[in-house]
Amino acid sequence: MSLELEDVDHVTVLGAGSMGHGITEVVALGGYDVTMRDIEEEIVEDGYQDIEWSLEKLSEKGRIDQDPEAVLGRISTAVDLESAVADTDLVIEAAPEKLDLKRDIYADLEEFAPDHTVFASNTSSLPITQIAEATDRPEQVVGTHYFNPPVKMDLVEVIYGEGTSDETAELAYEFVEDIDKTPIYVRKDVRGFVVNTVLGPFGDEAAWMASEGVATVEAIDAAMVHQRGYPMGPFELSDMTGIDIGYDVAKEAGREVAPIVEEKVENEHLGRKTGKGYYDYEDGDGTTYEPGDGEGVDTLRIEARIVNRAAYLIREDVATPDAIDTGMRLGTGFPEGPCRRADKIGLDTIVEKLRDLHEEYSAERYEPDPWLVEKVEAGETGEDAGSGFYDYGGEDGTRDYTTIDHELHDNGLLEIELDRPSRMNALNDDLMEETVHLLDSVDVDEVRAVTFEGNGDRAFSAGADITGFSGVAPHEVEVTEFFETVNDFPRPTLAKIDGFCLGGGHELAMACDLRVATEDSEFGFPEINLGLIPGGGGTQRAIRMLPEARAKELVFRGNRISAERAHKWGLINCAVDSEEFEEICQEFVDDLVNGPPIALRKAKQVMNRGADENMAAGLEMESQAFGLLLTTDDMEEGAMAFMGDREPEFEGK
Ligand SMILES: C/C=C/C(=O)SCCNC(=O)CCNC(=O)[C@H](O)C(C)(C)COP(=O)(O)OP(=O)(O)OC[C@H]1O[C@@H](n2cnc3c(N)ncnc32)[C@H](O)[C@@H]1OP(=O)(O)O
Repeated sequence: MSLELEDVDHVTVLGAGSMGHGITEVVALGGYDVTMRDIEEEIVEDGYQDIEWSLEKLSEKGRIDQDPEAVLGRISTAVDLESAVADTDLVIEAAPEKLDLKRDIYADLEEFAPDHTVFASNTSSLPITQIAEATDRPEQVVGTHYFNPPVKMDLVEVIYGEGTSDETAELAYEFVEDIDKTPIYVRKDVRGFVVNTVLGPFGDEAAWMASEGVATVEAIDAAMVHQRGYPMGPFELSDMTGIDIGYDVAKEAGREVAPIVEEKVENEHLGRKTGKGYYDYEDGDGTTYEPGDGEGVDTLRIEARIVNRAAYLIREDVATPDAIDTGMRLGTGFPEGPCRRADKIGLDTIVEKLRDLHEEYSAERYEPDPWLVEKVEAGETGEDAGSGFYDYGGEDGTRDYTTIDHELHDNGLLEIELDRPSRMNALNDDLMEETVHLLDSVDVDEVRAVTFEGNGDRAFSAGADITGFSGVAPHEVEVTEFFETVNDFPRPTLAKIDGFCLGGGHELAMACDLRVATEDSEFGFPEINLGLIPGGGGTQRAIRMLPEARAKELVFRGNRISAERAHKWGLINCAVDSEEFEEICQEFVDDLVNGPPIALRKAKQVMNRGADENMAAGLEMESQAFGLLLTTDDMEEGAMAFMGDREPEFEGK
């Protein structure tokens, strides 16, 4: 019988170094009893102290609502391996990245751990299959690649070895979700798994471009950061991770290394750790690129190769487009997933670029992946064609969304979740466009109410995505449609706010009809600090919703106010304890989905429109709506139910 998540009571983490103690901390934060074991008492003590320090910091910053002492109470430490795993259900091994060492550990584990115990290896580069071979239970061995630092990074790659059973991989996946991290499946044990496979060309192609002299290091970094929105340039990133690391990986994989990389490694200019790399950190100030330096750089060269790797993973059934995009956004901070980006660029453009490069350099790395070629030949070239890596509303009207999650329940509740937790659910063009598409395409008759919430407990939304601001021309900014589509949706809407509700996020909440927030949520319009004003209806809704001085205080000062204050001011319906949040929201939802749909629609319409009219015009609207409602079956039902002393059942007729 395979292990189920509910049977996992005790976890053992092997290793107390930076990964080991970080994983121990997130497992304990997830509510599990966990033993952290390393080979020496001193290492274990250091790891434990690091956890203590980290929990204290998280608590001070309000990032956790658990008592650090309670979390520490779930952690025990050990040096003796046998007793550390004698009664454990899940072992997460985070030993140094040496295959022989790991295999020795697994041979011991095989002897000491109970038969039902699942072994999860935290590795970023070693083959899970070979690690598993050291045990007699390869079906119970899985890879779980946590990113550094585990407390901050949301992503975990869940990797199948050749022998891993579906049950084991599913258990690992559910466990990762249960400790509040985001898992993605890596269904085959390929070198680099998903994230490093796709990230490889980011640095590699940049290095070829610099080596060939088609662009400078500074120009490439500037272009990738300031034009394409990556959090760091490829050279800046290599300097941070160590130029030798990328070099070793490429050599091990038998890949040709760009001359500029060879030269840096030969001269031992390996990046920050040696004081010099592509930039000078010893005598200079580190990176030296300016926003305008990237003019004219062929960024498509780099992105085409990234997309080519994503296509390879899909063709080989290693990962889905969604898993790849999630992995790259959460694991490396890519501004959007490469599959989604490729669909916007056009797969035909990508293939053409690769073919041109292949013709020019005859190098294997430019050969377009057969999956991409097939897609292009089938006319599935991306968003404009209706299908590419994702589906954009083919003939059956369905469409994949990448920045929102939604579910339409049988009771008519449409739940929409803003799904960009690593960016505090900031509103980017995709998120706004997808929300508008969903609200425009959903069958309104099937919907009785809509809720909006943010993924995670840090933010409802921290506003418009600031990373997309630079270089945007005024005529390209079109946010009104998003907020007005929400405002005008003909069903009641509720914003469920847990965390930061700022800028455009605040404007989204204000465009909803009702707002319920947790007590530790914070509200504000920080736009003024960016030299802006709210641009999604914030100034206008605030001045209508609040007394003038309060509205102007929010907009002019850009300061944040607590949920309690927001409630006092009348910005939100209530501020509730986190423990009661879901229950109270449910009470609101129950009233909305069970209420009379036509009356609720009319009430929303006359109140929204009437607010901008004079009293006489408002009263006229109200009286017309009232007259119409008197003719509905719902009104008959309401009256009958009242007289029969029962709950009405409204059908929207
Ligand atoms: C028409 C509408 C216009 C607008 O809405 S303009 C935007 C108005 N909003 C803001 O100015 C808020 C910006 N964000 C913040 O001030 C802070 O964040 C918070 C106070 C919300 C939280 O601060 P902390 O707890 O220190 O977290 P963190 O490290 O700053 O954020 C975590 C990650 O989220 C990214 N992020 C946060 N807000 C945005 C945003 N609005 N656009 C794009 N990214 C955002 C960060 O950069 C970072 O990312 P990484 O972990 O990669 O460093």
